[in-house]
Amino acid sequence: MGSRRVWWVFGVGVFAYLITVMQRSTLGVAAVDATERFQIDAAALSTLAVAQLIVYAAMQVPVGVLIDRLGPRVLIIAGLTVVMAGQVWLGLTTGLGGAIVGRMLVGLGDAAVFTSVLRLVNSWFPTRRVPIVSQWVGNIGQIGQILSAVPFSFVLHAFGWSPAFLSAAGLVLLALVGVLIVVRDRPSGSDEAPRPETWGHVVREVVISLRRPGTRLGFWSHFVTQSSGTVLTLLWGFPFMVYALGYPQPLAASLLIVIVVSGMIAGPILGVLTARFPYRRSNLVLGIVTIMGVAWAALLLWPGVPPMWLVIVLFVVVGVGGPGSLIGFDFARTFNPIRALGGANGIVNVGGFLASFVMMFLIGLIIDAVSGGSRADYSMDSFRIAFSVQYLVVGFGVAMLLVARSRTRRRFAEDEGIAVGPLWIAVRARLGRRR
Ligand SMILES: N[C@@H](Cc1c[nH]cn1)C(=O)NCC(=O)O
Repeated sequence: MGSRRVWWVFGVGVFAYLITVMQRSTLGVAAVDATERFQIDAAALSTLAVAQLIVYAAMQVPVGVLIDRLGPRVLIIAGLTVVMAGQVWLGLTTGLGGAIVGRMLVGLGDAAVFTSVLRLVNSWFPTRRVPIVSQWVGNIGQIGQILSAVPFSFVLHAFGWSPAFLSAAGLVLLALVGVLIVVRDRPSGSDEAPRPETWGHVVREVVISLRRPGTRLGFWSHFVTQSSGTVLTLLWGFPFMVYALGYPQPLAASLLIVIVVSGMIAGPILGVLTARFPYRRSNLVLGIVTIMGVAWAALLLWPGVPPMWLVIVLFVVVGVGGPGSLIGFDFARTFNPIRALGGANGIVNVGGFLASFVMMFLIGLIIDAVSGGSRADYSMDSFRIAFSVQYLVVGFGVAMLLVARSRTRRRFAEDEGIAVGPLWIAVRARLGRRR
């Protein structure tokens, strides 16, 4: 395998994902402008974001099937084209209906990019490096959020809605050209198994994947880890800081970057831990969720308006959830054959986004109910009640994760003869061996 070629494919694939993440997160940064441009309240604003995410999540499994059948390159090209069309549409429309169509197109195209790039990683890198390289893909990609928070936000406020969205769409075109020139599905001379030959075969593989407890464990891992950060970065973080905490818009946009930077620091560490302790991946996931729950409790229970340091601590902790969610894809990888990996990754990727749009929508409803639909009354107290809904949704996810984990462990013991016990027993045994 030509090592230079690998890195070109990696670089262009990551760039395509990064630019897609930027398009996805532009609405979060433009949320306040959107309420004014389209004359909408919090519930309508969350409808806009939720429409995008519903399409994204609904397309994950079909996209996975397409990846397994047609290969990731075609899917990345199609995805970028549709994202670009959506952003152009959103940039030109002045009505809520048009905005919804634009965001749905963004969600549709976006759905095809990440799992396709992950699939490229599986074909271009040796197996032992896949968890680490996948972390790099996921975390470098989040720089796209910084592009929306800083240059996009600047263009939006300096030049207005249409120039901002149209120039963002221009970057998608750049990525598209890069992919057309550089990306191929697999290295030449690869001994990877050929793709399934019929659609029926690929669909059967997805059904089998869905039945595997390991895939479900991946789904729930993704569900519980990534949703909190997605809710903040894609929609509610910015209005929360502007309306409830009273931060100026540029400060609020910059603070969202903390979530991204924290994920970028935690990601490589989690990648190494995932590769080094494959039997402890669920413990990593549960540890991350517990710390997130504690950080949210500290913020929500703070009397009065929480101080900025606490908001930053929360963002740092929530930022770890992004790379934490990539552990879900590692479950998909190790419990599914490579011919079915596109579909299995698609299933996993639904998890976090399903949780996110359920929470985004509920938060919008609760804020409107508490504040009577008036933006002036989006107080700390309305956000306090609304954000608490996360405990219900993520708590449900944790319960389902524990069920999936015990099934996975049982199946693993039957198939491989390896019993994975509780963490504390493993730690005690290891300490005992040291003595
Ligand atoms: N959780 C993300 C990846 C990630 C890594 N660091 C922060 N986030 C994920 O699963 N992404 C899927 C996608 O389409 O972006």
